[in-house]
Amino acid sequence: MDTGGLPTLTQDDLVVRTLGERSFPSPLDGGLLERGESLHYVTEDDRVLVDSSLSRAVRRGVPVEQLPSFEPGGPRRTLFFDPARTRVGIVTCGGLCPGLNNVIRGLVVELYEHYGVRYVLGFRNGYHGLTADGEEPEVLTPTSVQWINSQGGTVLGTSRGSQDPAVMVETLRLRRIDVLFVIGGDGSLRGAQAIADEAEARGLPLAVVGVPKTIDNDIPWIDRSFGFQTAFGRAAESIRSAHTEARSTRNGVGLIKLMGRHSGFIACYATLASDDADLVLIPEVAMPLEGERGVLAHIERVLDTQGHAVVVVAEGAGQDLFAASTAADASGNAKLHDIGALLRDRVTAHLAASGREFSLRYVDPGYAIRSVPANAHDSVYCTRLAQAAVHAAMAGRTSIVAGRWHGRFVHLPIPLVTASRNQVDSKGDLWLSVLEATGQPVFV
Ligand SMILES: Nc1ncnc2c1ncn2[C@@H]1O[C@H](COP(=O)(O)OP(=O)(O)O)[C@@H](O)[C@H]1O
Ligand SMILES: O=P(O)(O)OC[C@H]1O[C@](O)(COP(=O)(O)O)[C@@H](O)[C@@H]1O
Ligand SMILES: [Mg+2]
Repeated sequence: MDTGGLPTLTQDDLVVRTLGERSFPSPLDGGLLERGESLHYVTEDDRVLVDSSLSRAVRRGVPVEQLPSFEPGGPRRTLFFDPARTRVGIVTCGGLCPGLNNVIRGLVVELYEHYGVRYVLGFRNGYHGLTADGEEPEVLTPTSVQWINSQGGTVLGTSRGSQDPAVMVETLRLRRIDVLFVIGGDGSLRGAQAIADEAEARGLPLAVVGVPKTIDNDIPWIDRSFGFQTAFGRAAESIRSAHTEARSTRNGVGLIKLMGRHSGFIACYATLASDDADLVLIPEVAMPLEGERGVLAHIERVLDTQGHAVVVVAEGAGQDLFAASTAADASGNAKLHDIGALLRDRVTAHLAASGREFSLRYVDPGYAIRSVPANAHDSVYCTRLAQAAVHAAMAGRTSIVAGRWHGRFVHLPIPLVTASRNQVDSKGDLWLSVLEATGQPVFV
């Protein structure tokens, strides 16, 4: 079927794996199980449509009941696991992101206080903690996690680097873990899928449920990832400071490098939040340095008209300006060339050659941004994602992540969210807003 450029999705892509029949009554209070239909909620046997516009739905060309749709999140009346006997593990993997501790706390509190689960282990240092060499896991209780949401980072530690799914499943089997929560990004979720597949192959009824973590906001099929709002808020402060520095000196140039390996969302949102930048460079849009419509000429023009300039660059931008490389980190993620340093050097050389007096300040606040505690909005979101993840796991859902789509909590199959990447659309309204806010040339 020609869907006119829409991602082709069938209901098969959206089927949620379940461990089997549910036979245990949920101990949740009746009030919590009384779910009604409202603007933000749907009943358990309803579905959440993938498409958010009429024209997209029409382009699918299928009867409405066959439109692609997600299973809704939320508590179920009957459970696959008997809470009193359920043993749970939690692991955080990959790069830091604001809100990791809020999710850990949310999982533990929901499991203990609402389901009556009494055994929760925190595996240490990412997937390494699931190997025979891993540090001893930590027993987590509502008391032990009571204050962790006020701290950035993850109390469990994290890591990159590959581990054998067979070894990890063996660790889980020996510890008699029934449910594993993985708080991680695309790499961690591929690992989670490998664990779920290995458990299924061995006939182990293990529920593997992810809470999608990405400071870059690059996981698809979720409205926004947790920690992202905190991150771009903090990044906006850095832009503001750089702006203050720049406009305090003659021909001051502030150059701020922000995270964003393949997706420039932090750069775009921080720019819009601060409204201070004159030029934003992201991985999704190629940027010529030279020429009338190039980066260097634009900076010169801004200095001529304004007396100072602020440039924001996402770390994944302009990689084509370097020699091709296959270098990768321990998890297999591409190691990036330092576009911030390249820009700093090229802008310095260009302005020096023009004979003008100038002062360029280069800041790279990346690690200072991703290690902060979650703001109020993200704290709420983390708690609610954690609650949705617990509801899904206790009902026997596996190989899924808990996400929010069109404002509703849903269950997303892991293969779906790892099959593609969320990126800034160079023809979309976000990038258009950035162009409007900065007045920069439209790079082709
Ligand atoms: N394709 C994969 N299959 C299994 N495990 C993976 C895969 N990619 C990454 N991992 C593991 O997931 C963990 C986190 O991955 P990483 O890419 O560093 O972070 P993130 O989850 O934030 O993307 C690492 O231990 C890594 O080895
Ligand atoms: O220096 P590290 O720890 O490898 O992390 C840097 C990378 O982490 C990121 O924040 C993304 O990390 P994840 O894939 O773990 O979410 C990138 O923007 C950045 O390139
Ligand atoms: Mg990743």
